[in-house]
Amino acid sequence: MVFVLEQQEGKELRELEPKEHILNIKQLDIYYGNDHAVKDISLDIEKNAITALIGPSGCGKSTFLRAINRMNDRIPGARCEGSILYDGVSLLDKEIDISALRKEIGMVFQKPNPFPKSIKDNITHALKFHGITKNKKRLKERVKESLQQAALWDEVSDRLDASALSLSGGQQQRLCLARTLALRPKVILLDEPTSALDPISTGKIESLLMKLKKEYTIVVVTHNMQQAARIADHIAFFYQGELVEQGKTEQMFNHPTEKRTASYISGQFS
Ligand SMILES: Nc1ncnc2c1ncn2[C@@H]1O[C@H](COP(=O)(O)OP(=O)(O)OP(=O)(O)O)[C@@H](O)[C@H]1O
Repeated sequence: MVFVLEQQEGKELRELEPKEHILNIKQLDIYYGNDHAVKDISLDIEKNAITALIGPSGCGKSTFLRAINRMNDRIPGARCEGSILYDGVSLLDKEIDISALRKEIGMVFQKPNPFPKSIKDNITHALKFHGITKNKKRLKERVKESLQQAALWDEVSDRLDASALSLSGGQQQRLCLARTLALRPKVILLDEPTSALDPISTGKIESLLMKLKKEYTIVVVTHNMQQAARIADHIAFFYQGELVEQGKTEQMFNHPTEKRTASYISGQFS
């Protein structure tokens, strides 16, 4: 466990609250057939914080992210070695209940992918699927609660039965976030959640994530360095399948220890 030490004026170093890590990833290797996409990565993810995964295209960010809720299981030929502990539970165990895992560790993808159903049903579907409730009153409450959390309620409260596909891209992405939040997960994984959105919708998602981190742990893949600087508490820089460097955002942007990190962050390669 990491303890933060703070020098106070005229006082001795004192121990602050230990930072809690909800995920401990150790020596993770991921292969697609013979291709070694993620190489010996160890990374601890802090609870109630935003961790951004950055790095050039093809460096393994999405592959790494998908491993956390076992989405790579769906890819034929993909295999994972090493260990991912979530609150002490080994997520790579064969016996893990994948559906329960994905309820606790939800995911939002690059392209908004609402179901071709009504706005309301996009949320109730997940609640029914996971056997959370079929009670109409409770479903209604959860729909409102999750749409409010995703800052979408005011825009859609008068048309909950309209098709989700009638929403704008930015609204669809917030609906996808609401759908994930409705399950009350502990961790939210987001794979370039704003890359298909305009700056205003991007701003809305960013402010949302900053609010949500009080209750959730967030891991986000982004190509947008300004976004990483704005929202992330921690940054992990990937390059060619390896984790080159990780640390607090301020340190990574202002005092990276690796030359490759500095070059990437300053836009010398992408
Ligand atoms: N489904 C797949 N089948 C086979 N190889 C894959 C698959 N998905 C990714 N890869 C390979 O794994 C490596 C890492 O890809 P990944 O998508 O994780 O990188 P990334 O850093 O997220 O890239 P980008 O920023 O472009 O999304 C690449 O060489 C890619 O070709």
